[in-house]
Amino acid sequence: MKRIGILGGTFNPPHLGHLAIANEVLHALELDKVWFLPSYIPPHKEIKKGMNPLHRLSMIERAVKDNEQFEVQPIEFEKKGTSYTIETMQLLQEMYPDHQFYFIIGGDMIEYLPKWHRIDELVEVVNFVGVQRPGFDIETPYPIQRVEIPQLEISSSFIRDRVTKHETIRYFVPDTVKRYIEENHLYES
Ligand SMILES: Nc1ncnc2c1ncn2[C@@H]1O[C@H](COP(=O)(O)OP(=O)(O)OP(=O)(O)O)[C@@H](O)[C@H]1O
Ligand SMILES: O=C(O)c1ccc[n+]([C@@H]2O[C@H](COP(=O)([O-])O)[C@@H](O)[C@H]2O)c1
Repeated sequence: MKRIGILGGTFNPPHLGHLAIANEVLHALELDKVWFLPSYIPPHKEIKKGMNPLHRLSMIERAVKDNEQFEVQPIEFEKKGTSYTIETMQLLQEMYPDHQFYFIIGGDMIEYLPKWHRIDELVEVVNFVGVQRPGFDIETPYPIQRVEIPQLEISSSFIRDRVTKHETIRYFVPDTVKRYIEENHLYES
């Protein structure tokens, strides 16, 4: 049995918070790998119109490149449409019957769990791992395993906002992602 962490996200853009929580959970639970799962159309998040989804895929690929225990899982991009976690996890379990999956979520998503599509089925098929996030509650009636991590006050919206205001994002995103944002003029307005 391989033990695989999954960090699903919009990654618009990926930031050091994503990498840090994945790495903390990888080590705390002694996982073999963490797969980063970019959503094609996030079930509940608005993405600015006109933004090509492939930018998010390219950025997460660059972000994980130098860690051999991190991989990108592009299944939601291949499937297209709205990326409901229950559908994705059922597919992954069929494709990888010898893998055990741990789906990592931050505090904001823990609070949102009651609204996830077919949540009662989802908690039966997935092990949820919850990590704290400043400003969000980690208490939930759903069965989640908690992993203690240093809290990181960093978000994709903070990064986008900084770029729009022409402020530095250095040390908040990997250099490769910073370069990609600059070269492709993302988030400038
Ligand atoms: N700083 C953080 N601490 C803990 N969890 C985080 C942090 N940043 C992101 N996450 C978690 O990572 C997953 C993917 O997050 P996502 O890609 O939506 O980034 P985000 O920073 O939440 O984006 P946005 O600011 O656009 O809402 C979610 O489960 C989210 O809770
Ligand atoms: O399936 C759902 O209903 C659902 C609702 C909210 C979030 N998710 C998933 O949770 C992960 C984190 O979401 P987000 O929007 O914070 O990037 C990502 O993989 C989403 O597809 C899934």
